[in-house]
Amino acid sequence: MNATGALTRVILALGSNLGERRGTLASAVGDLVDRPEVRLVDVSPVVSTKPVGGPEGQPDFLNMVIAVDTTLDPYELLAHCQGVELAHHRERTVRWGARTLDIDIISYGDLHSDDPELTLPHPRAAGRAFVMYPWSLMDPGAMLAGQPVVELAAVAGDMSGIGHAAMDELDEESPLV
Ligand SMILES: Nc1ncnc2c1ncn2[C@@H]1O[C@H](COP(=O)(O)OP(=O)(O)OP(=O)(O)O)[C@@H](O)[C@H]1O
Ligand SMILES: Nc1nc2c(c(=O)[nH]1)N=C(CO)CN2
Repeated sequence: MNATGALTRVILALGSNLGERRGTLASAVGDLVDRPEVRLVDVSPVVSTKPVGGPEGQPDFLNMVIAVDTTLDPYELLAHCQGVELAHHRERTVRWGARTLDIDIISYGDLHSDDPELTLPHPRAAGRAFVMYPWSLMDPGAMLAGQPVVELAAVAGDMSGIGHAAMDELDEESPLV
């Protein structure tokens, strides 16, 4: 538990580009909040995105973000996220390679940390349309390190080719629109 036992608002980004991607994301959200110290606050639409970085020829990703309130301290939360990744057969082989599930901690309240094991806010998030865009859809008023997420999303990339749909509307056949 964190020092005060207080609830801290956290933004988590999820991505999947291997296997049954929609089912993996839905199940991962369930697993993340399946403990009393983590409470689900909000869920973004699921967006379909082209892989950024990493090996050529990877499948497209499904990405989403969620907001949770937690009493876990940042490292407990990181361990919890990594446990959920492992439960979904995440393997760490190639940097930015294809993965069944990736969970990044984008922000933990207003905490700043330069620890490579847990850097906060996530050092690459602000430049990633696959994080900023779903976050801006979930919460158009959101701010990251003093900057509007809507503006960061616009700077991060062209969203015209990014399809999206609400999680509960999705099955593997339904297109993202
Ligand atoms: N904010 C953060 N959220 C999640 N992991 C982090 C964070 N800051 C540092 N890390 C560290 O990064 C390590 C590598 O994480 P991971 O394998 O998920 O990277 P990646 O998803 O391939 O790349 P990227 O970090 O660019 O999203 C983790 O073991 C973790 O200790
Ligand atoms: N579209 C997309 N590209 C990525 C993603 C991701 O989740 N979506 N994750 C990465 C490393 O975390 C690297 N590249």
